[in-house]
Amino acid sequence: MSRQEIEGEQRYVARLYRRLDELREREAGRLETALSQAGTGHQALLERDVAAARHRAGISRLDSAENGLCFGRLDLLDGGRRYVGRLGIPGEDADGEPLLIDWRAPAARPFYTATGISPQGVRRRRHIRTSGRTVTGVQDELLGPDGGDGALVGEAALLAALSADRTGRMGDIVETVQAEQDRVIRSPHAGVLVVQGGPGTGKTAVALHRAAYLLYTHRERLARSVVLVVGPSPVFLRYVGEVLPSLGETSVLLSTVGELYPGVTAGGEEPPGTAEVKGRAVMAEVVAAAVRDRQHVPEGGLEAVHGRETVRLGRAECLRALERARATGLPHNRARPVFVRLVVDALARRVAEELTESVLGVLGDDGEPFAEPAPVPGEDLDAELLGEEEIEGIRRELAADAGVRAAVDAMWPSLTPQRLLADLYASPGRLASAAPRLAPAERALLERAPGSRWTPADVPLLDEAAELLGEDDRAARAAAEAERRERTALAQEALDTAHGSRSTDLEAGEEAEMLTAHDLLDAGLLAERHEEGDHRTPAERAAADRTWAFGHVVVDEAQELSAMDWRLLMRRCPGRSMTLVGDVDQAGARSGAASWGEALAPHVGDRWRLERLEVNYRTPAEIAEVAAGVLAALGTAAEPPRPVRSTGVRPWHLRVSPEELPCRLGELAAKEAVAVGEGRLAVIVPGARLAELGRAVAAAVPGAETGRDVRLEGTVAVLDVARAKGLEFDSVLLVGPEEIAAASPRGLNDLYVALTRATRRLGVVHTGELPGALARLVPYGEHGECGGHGEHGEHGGHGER
Ligand SMILES: Nc1ncnc2c1ncn2[C@@H]1O[C@H](COP(=O)(O)OP(=O)(O)OP(=O)(O)O)[C@@H](O)[C@H]1O
Repeated sequence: MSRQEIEGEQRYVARLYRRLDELREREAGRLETALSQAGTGHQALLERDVAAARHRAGISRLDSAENGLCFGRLDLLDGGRRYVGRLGIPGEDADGEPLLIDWRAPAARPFYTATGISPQGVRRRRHIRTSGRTVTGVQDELLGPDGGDGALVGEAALLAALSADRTGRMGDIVETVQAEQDRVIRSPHAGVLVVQGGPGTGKTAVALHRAAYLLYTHRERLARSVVLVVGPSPVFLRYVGEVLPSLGETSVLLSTVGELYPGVTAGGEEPPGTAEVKGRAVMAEVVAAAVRDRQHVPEGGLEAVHGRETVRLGRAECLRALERARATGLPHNRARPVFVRLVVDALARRVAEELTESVLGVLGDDGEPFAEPAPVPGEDLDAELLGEEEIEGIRRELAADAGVRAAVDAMWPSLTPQRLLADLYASPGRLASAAPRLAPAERALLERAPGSRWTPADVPLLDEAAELLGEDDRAARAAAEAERRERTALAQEALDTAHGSRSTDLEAGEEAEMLTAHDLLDAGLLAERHEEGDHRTPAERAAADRTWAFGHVVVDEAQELSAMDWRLLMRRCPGRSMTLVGDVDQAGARSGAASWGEALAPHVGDRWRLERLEVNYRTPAEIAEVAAGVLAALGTAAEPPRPVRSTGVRPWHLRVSPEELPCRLGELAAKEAVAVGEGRLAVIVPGARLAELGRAVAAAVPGAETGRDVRLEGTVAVLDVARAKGLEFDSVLLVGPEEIAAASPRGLNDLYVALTRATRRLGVVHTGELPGALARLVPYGEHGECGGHGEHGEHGGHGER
């Protein structure tokens, strides 16, 4: 590329940065002015908050675009030209063309999808490389009749991105999104979209970019209702955690399913078999039965000491009250007052009746009332002696009586989800009653001492219980609703004032992208945030609220979810606007999905749409070939995804004796750590040997991370397959493939996951026979260290397979 071309782009890019600085300064000035506004009272504070929130969001969006602000240019057949970048920048002239188009805007789409066959009005696509604010290179693709019809868009830029050292944190891919990925990213917001793709097909990257796209396109709705992104583990969430902020998006909550029950930290561990039973759909019935079992009338009915008397209510009457309370259809804790009221009423009438009988002396010689039909609670049997007022007095007395309360509690206790589950797990008798459809051995897996730590598989059960138990919060809710209405009215006034007086000079042109208060906030949100002392962001509020309805839910590694996890997530997304990405062939959890149809049928029937990703961006051809052997052994019909490059380095295997394994592994890890240079190495080991082999590696490679809470901050991490899920590393040393494959019914799937984490190098260390599925590995020493670290060059070419 000529020097002149680069200088030309440098001038344009410099102009963009000048404009960016101006916009930033202007926003900062406006923020300062807004914050210095004197004024007291609710209205003034609201106005100030609206303005400050708008300017802060504007500044943070501008800041996030600092690196790689502009990365592309489209030269159009009609002579027009568009620059594409991380956000839209309006021109200096309010009515003129935008200087930069947001990658998510419709006008930027041909940058990702135009081809020689379908040029979409584009003559040339240019990738602009920058370092800081300096242009370091440009690459052109000519479209139209004379070229540019490769299957990959911007192939050189893509391969450079794929071959770069990994950093331990996933980066965004806005510069090199491929056409098949763009289709998924821009798929309509409504409904359930499933994205199936093999390892390394960019599912995670696509899911996160789709979240950013939806936030851009439906800003008003989603900034308030928040997008939930669910991942398989905390280490995975850390790995992907910078992608959305780097795209300027913060109205997002990243969480594992195990973190979705506010107030519960599910840090406990349990055998996979226990987690599997807890994840089964039948557990919804078990929890429901456990709740019903707590609504219980003893054989003798109710008997309580009231003052110096013993009061009694027959079992039949208690049961009638119980059935009537159940018939309300209210959750347990909210139906409880109905039950209490019915029982106390019946009891009061019984007491009144006995009082009347004793006063009138209508008792027979044997001390029993005459054999008349038994009084029916609720009917007017309160003898003439006692009026309604006196009976109400008795009712109040009984209701306040500790003995009566204890007796009623025993029949219909007020329960928290935690108490319900802890009591259930602690009692084989309760388990037998609530879970007759589980085999005794399966029920035994659920038994647990009270006070044990909650595990991730408990969370959907707690959530299920919370739904069935409910809270008796009627009074609090009515008061909160009245208050909310008042706040919303005030906030709407404030927003209208702010919107009416906003500056329009940043909004020139179709692509103008500066946020206004109305983009960011609506009256409801502002009113909520204005509650006394509550200045949390929508994402923070969502994290603290079990009943939050998210505007869109993205689930990564969705094949891992159990039937009970799905129930929880569907509750969090009543609008069923969801993106579910995963690969059924990578399902390792025993309770994971065997097929998408099976997982989704109970919730959306067949109302979901499927997209497939078929290109493998992560693993080079040499490693992909080995993984394909394992996929074939899995016996699935799935085709392995097609790799886009090769490295010339063959994956190897080395057999060592069990005794020498720790020591040899340390040596090999130290050697690989050198080979990856600035990149990252994962040592993936069988779960049962994580601690032992983690120590061995840490002894040989100082700073190697291991244990339960790996942060991926150093060069080397020792992980089991569950923790490696979704991650990637320049090099992977896989230990004990035979043990991993044999460890669970989904062991081969785990092996497939482990093999596909590497972007460049793979070595397998084993102590037993090498599984047949790995026959394509070459013996250690014959793997061709050509180039060692940095051997990125040659690529297989997308079309060659
Ligand atoms: N268009 C692209 N441009 C640049 N890099 C890409 C592109 N698509 C994917 N990648 C990179 O390929 C790697 C694999 O992507 P990702 O982790 O999203 O795959 P995945 O399908 O989620 O894999 P797995 O199922 O194995 O977890 C990542 O480093 C990602 O950044």
